[in-house]
Amino acid sequence: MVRQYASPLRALEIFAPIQRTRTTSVTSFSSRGLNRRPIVVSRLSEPFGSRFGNSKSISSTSTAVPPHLTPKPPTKADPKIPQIHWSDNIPLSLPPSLLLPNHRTHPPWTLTCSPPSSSSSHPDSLTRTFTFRTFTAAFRFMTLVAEHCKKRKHHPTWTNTYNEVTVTWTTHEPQGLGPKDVEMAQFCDDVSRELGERGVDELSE
Ligand SMILES: C[C@H](O)[C@H](O)[C@H]1CNC2=NC(N)=NC(=O)C2=N1
Repeated sequence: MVRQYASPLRALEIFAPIQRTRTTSVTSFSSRGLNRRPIVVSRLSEPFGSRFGNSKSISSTSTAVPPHLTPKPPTKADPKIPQIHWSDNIPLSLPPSLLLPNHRTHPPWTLTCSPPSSSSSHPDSLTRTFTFRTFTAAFRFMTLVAEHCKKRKHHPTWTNTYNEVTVTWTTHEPQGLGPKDVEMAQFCDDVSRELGERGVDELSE
């Protein structure tokens, strides 16, 4: 079963449980991934989790386990509460700009996550539809994003119909939502703004 949170407020409602269940993810991370390349979570602008005091850098260069990654006994997950499956079990701070954008300018990204008890293979992801004035602008958007994908070696699942482009970001290996998904979602927002994406108010006219 996969729940989609079309409403940003609904997505935010699930954040409190997500924050509380972080220790489970962290345990897995410390046993699997400390020697992986460093990922600096605080590079993401305006970390969403800063409200919860968890915007920290994770570096694999130190052999000591940072205090915030010290394994704790796993808490029993409530099977009814959806949790984000983070790629590599590394919890990230999601920038609020992705989930709570200005509705006059553009719609938010939809965060999709599966309940822990789910056997769904549907990966956690960020999805959003961009609407431009013309097909040419939509195609230009796809070209600019594609060029950045080549550089970052990270690629979207997307569809295009005339002036609309629907983009989904997820990480395949290790499966889940990862830092590049957040980075690329922000890149799409920036490029679409420069290309004059149609705002929500305009769309309802
Ligand atoms: C080897 C190469 O970096 C990987 O296969 C990349 C390619 N592009 C990708 N794109 C996306 N969206 N997720 C991935 O996990 C991914 N993996």
